[in-house]
Amino acid sequence: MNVINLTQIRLLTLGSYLKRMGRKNRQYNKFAQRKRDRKEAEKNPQEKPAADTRKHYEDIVRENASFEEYYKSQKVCPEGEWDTFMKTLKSNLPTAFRITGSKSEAAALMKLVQSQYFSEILNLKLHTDEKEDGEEIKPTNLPWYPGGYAWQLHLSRTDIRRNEALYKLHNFLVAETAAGGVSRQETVSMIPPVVLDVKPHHKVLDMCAAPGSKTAQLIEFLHAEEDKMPTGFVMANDVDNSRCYMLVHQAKRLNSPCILITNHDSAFMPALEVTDEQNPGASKPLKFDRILCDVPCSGDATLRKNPDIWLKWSTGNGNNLHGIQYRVLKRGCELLEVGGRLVYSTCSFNPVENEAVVHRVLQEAGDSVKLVDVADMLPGLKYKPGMTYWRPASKDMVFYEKYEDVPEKWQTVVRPQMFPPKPEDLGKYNLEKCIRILPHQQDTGGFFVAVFEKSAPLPWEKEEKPQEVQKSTEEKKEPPKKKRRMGGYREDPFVFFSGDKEDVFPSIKEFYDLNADFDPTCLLTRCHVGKKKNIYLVSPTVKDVVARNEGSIKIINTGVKTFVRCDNKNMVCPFRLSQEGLASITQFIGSNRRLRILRDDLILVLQNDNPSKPPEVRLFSQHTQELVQGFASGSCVLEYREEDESGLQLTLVGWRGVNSLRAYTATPDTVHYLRLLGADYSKYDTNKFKKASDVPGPEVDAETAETNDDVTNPETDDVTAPDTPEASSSGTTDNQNGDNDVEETEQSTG
Ligand SMILES: C[S@@+](CC[C@H](N)C(=O)[O-])C[C@H]1O[C@@H](n2cnc3c(N)ncnc32)[C@H](O)[C@@H]1O
Repeated sequence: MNVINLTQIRLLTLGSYLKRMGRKNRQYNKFAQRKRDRKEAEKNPQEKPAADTRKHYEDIVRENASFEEYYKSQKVCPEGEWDTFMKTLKSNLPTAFRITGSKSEAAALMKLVQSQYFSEILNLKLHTDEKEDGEEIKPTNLPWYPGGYAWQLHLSRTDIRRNEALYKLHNFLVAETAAGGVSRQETVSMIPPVVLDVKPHHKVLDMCAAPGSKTAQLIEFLHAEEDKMPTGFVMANDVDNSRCYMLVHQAKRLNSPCILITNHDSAFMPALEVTDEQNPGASKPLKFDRILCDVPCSGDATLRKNPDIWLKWSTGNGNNLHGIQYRVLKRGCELLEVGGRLVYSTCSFNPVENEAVVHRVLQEAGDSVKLVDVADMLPGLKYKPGMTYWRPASKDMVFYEKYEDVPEKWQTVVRPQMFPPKPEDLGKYNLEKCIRILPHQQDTGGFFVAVFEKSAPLPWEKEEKPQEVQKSTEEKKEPPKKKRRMGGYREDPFVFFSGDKEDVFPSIKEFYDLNADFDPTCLLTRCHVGKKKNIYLVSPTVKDVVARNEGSIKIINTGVKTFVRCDNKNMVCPFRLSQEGLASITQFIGSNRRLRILRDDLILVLQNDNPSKPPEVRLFSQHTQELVQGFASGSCVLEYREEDESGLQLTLVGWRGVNSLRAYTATPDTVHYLRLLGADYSKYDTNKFKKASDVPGPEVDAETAETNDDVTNPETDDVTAPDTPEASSSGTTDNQNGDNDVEETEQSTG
């Protein structure tokens, strides 16, 4: 239920209010929507289907004779396991999720999951279409996932959504997904980032990244050393402009200043440059240490989640995709640094999309790239080795041993490069080092993974001529040339601060007591002229990539929102902190703007859900009352450290009012923090199976909590120059650039 009261309407921008109303009143064309959903699902079969399509999925007959004939003939599964393989493929997919976030928060959440939500499931007897009464639904910890943070539940998404007994678990998954504490992701889809072995100093390229579940993992691994800004970065790319905004959304949840989202056909990913550390005045070609090539595919290994594939499966699908899969992988190998690692993956069983693509690239690359065995990185995972023999087939289901047998009319579809290596060459390629996961092996979807390492430049890679790519320092100082239009929407520019002298920086530096280590040239805005609204932060490495390549790559988004304009007359600096960027800037903020408060005080600010009545200072502990005495009003950092062995550390954006103190967090974050603190959050944890009239407290449930994005005034107790959305939101120029840069995502709940 999305209830908007009058105060809230006053505080919403007119634009966002109209957008809200428009959304509700817009004519809903069911058929057009279904078509759009189908198109989207085809682009990435790993994603969950849209609600409308799901209903229709239940009626699908899960059979396809050609599918069975093709894969039986290819021997993708041992004969003795075939019936179990097919039976599993026809059943719904179990839910899996990972616990994410900072180490101390993840550990606390993990404890809660095990002690509360899983213990509930253990004593449960579920009646579902597929499970017989009393069947075990015990959660499984995925033994190969680093830190033990990933779980598989023997329950489908529908089981969890439809069973009242599981409403708390469902609310937990929905709310924590919104808060970034949990990532719901299919088990097998978690594998490629794990075997890519990303470290904080790596330059990482995700070539086909949207919607970004694997990108999220890559970013998490990049930030493994929590207190340090990674020196590496993740460039997440997708050819589909609209899907790039899914990446923006994903990146926003992770609050990383080390991510860059680009929009290119990765088969033609442009060559980029970075500063040469050996010679800082010059540039050198950018090569990546880690590359993920999670290519578009037929998706037939996702049949459990996308049953409509049963209706349209044909050998043609795989044959048609082989070419683009090969081109993307080949370009990936070119962009890979010598000594670097690349992971190629698909959610298809088809050897034409898998081993044939791998074999084609290995053949061309000679000894410069090789497959590696990563069994030691996946303890406990059951899988089959890569195939060394297969027979490509034409759409009419005729199988061919060799290209010479292919009739002329099929020769443009069944290509010579799709055939397996000759038996005498098998030792050159080691295709058995590829990983094939079949659904019945551990009740998952199917998947294919191949891990490459590059030991030398590819035979066709030219020797780099440094003088061709070097730029003189003089050239670097020239104003940026007008940006070339790269197709799709035109993105707003990335305008970096010139340094200490940037007009708004001195007041920010002074108010937040920023220390000398902070580099203001890593701050940027998205407009050349006009009042700066939102200020973003990127890491020095990302700044270098953007500054050196802005004219040659289409950057959709970068930077984490760190300061937001907030013209409040009680605050001398016109910018408040943003929760999104807090983790990146907090180490530079001085003690003048930090308040280390006690657990009960933090709970008090978080439990306050009336923006016009923030908790008054007199209600806090003596400790906190003393701290805030003489503490200038305005934006600040609220810190909490658990004294026990858990070491839980929470850092939130707060607001010191003239007579009050509050947190300045979005609703899902508020619920997340209350949950971690073991405090009461029951008003956000309603049972949707109960009639609204039976439920006490505010009309908020976890489903709506994630979209409850109203803006409130941080300083209503002072009733002065309010921080109206007009004053603090992104306005016009900052808002068309894909950062969905709406102020509404942060809400004062304290
Ligand atoms: C299998 S999905 C990727 C899933 C993603 N890695 C994840 O884990 O969420 C394939 C993606 O490749 C994109 N794509 C297709 N052809 C591409 C190309 N030539 N260059 C870059 N991206 C491409 C599609 O738009 C789609 O988003």
